[in-house]
Amino acid sequence: MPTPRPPGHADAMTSIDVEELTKEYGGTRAVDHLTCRIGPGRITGFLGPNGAGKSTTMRLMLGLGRPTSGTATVGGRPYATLREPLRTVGALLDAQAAHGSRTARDHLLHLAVSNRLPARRVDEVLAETGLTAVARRRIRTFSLGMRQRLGIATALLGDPPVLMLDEPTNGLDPEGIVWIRHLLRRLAREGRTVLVSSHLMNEVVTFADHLVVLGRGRLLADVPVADFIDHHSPPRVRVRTSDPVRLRAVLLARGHTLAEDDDGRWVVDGATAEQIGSVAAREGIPLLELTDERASLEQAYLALTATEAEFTAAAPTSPATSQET
Ligand SMILES: Nc1ncnc2c1ncn2[C@@H]1O[C@H](COP(=O)(O)OP(=O)(O)OP(=O)(O)O)[C@@H](O)[C@H]1O
Repeated sequence: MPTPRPPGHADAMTSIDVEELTKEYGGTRAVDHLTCRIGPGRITGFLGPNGAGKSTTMRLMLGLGRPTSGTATVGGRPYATLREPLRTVGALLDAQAAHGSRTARDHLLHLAVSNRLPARRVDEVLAETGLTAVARRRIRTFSLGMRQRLGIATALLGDPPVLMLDEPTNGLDPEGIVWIRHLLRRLAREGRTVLVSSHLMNEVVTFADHLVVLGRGRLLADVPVADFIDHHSPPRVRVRTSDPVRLRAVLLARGHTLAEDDDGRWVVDGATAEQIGSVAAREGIPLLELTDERASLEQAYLALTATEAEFTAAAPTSPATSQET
């Protein structure tokens, strides 16, 4: 089992720092003056629509490719200058990258030996990722989910304080998704820096503590998950009563706005079930149903990235230039 990091592990030792990072491919600016710090002891969800620049940013953090300008450092140093990179940063970028003709165990053993890591780590990470039983099977026979677990095992091999995982839930079944949530939480609790990319806000908020959202290479949000939820998903209550006329009058008098939905329930924005329940009790209005409900975070996220996505989707296609015939 990896050793827990001592408390007070200096932030700068394990944080990922991105400063004015820009990467252009020909005419495309994949990352655009991005500045953020990914801190230790928490899971940072890295979100953005397709093509927002998440993978490019992670690749630059890992020294794969040179920035057009700006810097990305891990523990204050560019990845390329780390003396024992696998002991510092564990990454899952492309789960398909492993050599198909090797067994999972040989693949890990090869990496361990070439990085001067103890061979016992191989069996530890195989156990940790649930791959012990298939360790001697060739990787080409692995399902997508098994490859994903192997990619995670590879990332964990050097017991690194920093982890970067690009879409780690890709291909995992529901049990695998629950497993990875627990794993990520534990890694963060141990004081590690955990950066996880995803497209899905609703998924990310189930495990992340912090969010960094990109749109067309630019930073759109860098906030704690709790703040994002409070900001973008205000409280809302759904209520059913046998006396809607009085409930409406009482709530309007208190400054609430309410609207009736299709099935006869009333929706009160900006209120909690506790508030509405107390008012109804005081006024003697019978309630048949009372439910706290948050607006969809996915919708808030879509609204945040909408301009960026629209821009990407709005490629002009005039009939005169259309290739479709
Ligand atoms: N090697 C490359 N050559 C040219 N353009 C590239 C290259 N890699 C990425 N891009 C472009 O850079 C932009 C950002 O891509 P990137 O893969 O970083 O986004 P992403 O947020 O990871 O997207 P996805 O969620 O789809 O994986 C896109 O417009 C992409 O086409």
